[in-house]
Amino acid sequence: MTESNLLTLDLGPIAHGGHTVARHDGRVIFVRHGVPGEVVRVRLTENEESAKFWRGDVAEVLEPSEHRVPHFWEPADALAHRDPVGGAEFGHISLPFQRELKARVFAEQLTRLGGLNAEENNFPQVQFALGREDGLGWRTRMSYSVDPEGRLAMSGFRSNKLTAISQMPLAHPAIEATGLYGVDYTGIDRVEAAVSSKDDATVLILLAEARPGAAKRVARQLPEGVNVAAFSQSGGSAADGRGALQAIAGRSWLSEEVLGEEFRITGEGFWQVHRAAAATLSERVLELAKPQPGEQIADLYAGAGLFSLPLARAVGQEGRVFSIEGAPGTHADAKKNLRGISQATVIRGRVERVLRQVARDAALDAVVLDPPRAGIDKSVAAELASSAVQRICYVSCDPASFARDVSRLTARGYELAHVEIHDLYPHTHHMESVALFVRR
Ligand SMILES: C[S@@+](CC[C@H](N)C(=O)[O-])C[C@H]1O[C@@H](n2cnc3c(N)ncnc32)[C@H](O)[C@@H]1O
Repeated sequence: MTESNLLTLDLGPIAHGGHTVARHDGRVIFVRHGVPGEVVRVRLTENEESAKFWRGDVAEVLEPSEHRVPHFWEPADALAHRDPVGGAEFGHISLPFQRELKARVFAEQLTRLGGLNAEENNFPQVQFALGREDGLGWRTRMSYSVDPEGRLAMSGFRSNKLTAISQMPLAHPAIEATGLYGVDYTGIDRVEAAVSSKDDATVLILLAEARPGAAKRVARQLPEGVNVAAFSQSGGSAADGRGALQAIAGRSWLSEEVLGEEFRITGEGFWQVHRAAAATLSERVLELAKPQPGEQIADLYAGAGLFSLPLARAVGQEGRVFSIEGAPGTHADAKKNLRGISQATVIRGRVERVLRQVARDAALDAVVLDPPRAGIDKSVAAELASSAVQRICYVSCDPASFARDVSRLTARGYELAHVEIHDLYPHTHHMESVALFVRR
């Protein structure tokens, strides 16, 4: 890369997505790996002359922020690498200031996209999630690429370039202890690793086979006691029902325990990533949704039934909980997890299609929803508004789509009564919020 790709810039405010905003000759440049207020040399990574804005990475820090710390992991450190891998893009910022930045992004999104007034609303701070004080070792789920030499690898933001890795400090220590980085993954496309937070020890490694037989060869290299499963990729994955999951060593599922309830999670089936997330979110959902005996509640985007099960216990046999999940593999887990709970109806299907019928057949008192990053479809907001639902508890992993949905729901008769943010993704720009909307 030539010198012309390097610019000296003053870094402005933090923006959604983990960038700071800088300006050069009237053009906005989104800069990663910086801290607001710093003066830095930026290596441009996208700088088409015709583009409205450019992108870049910090290559050198001329005037550091007081909140800058040495990055804990070299492959993700932009000062050490031209193509830093993703997954730890806030690792150069002190943990308290990471949380401050997340709170600023959240408030900015709620003001700009959510239509809320910063002076009338007390936007929340970000709460520390139970875990290590250094914010490491929290990921109970990991996903890796495989490079052409058969090594575990990760790529950077908007980049296809793979970097082989030999550790990942955010991964749970039990995953790291399997020695999975020393294995030859030739013939495998993608590797997922998960550990049960029930015992902090049982590990399942999932191998997406590009070549038949490759998974068996990999399994032989892993220590005894590590569960290994393969899914053949006939154009899909085990979770979306198009791939076939096969146990190679031990089991193809993990057992989890949350607030005294048992859950079974198959291979790729959805489960919260932070070790403390399942319990934290369950507790907060129950506290905010306040399910009462005899009530009818829909749990939308329900996953394996994490919230459906305690909700069903709370409404009791006189009540009803509708657990709605779209991915066939995850829905199958929910069916197993809610088996024998007569007040739970487990439905497989897209919320956009299923909710209308459920809302017609039942008099829903409350709805819990925990959509993917894209948030809810506008048809779902409209359906909620036309039903008599009094309380909506909304769990979100994306402040931008959440803010958009705040504006949709507040325009349709709901009031945002409470919102809180949890730092369930330390050292990344991500955050998780839990909100309560009530009918005005
Ligand atoms: C963020 S996860 C939440 C799962 C669950 N609440 C939990 O905490 O374990 C979102 C879930 O929504 C499912 N999903 C995504 N889009 C969907 C849709 N349009 N309709 C139904 N389910 C969907 C995904 O498969 C995933 O299991």
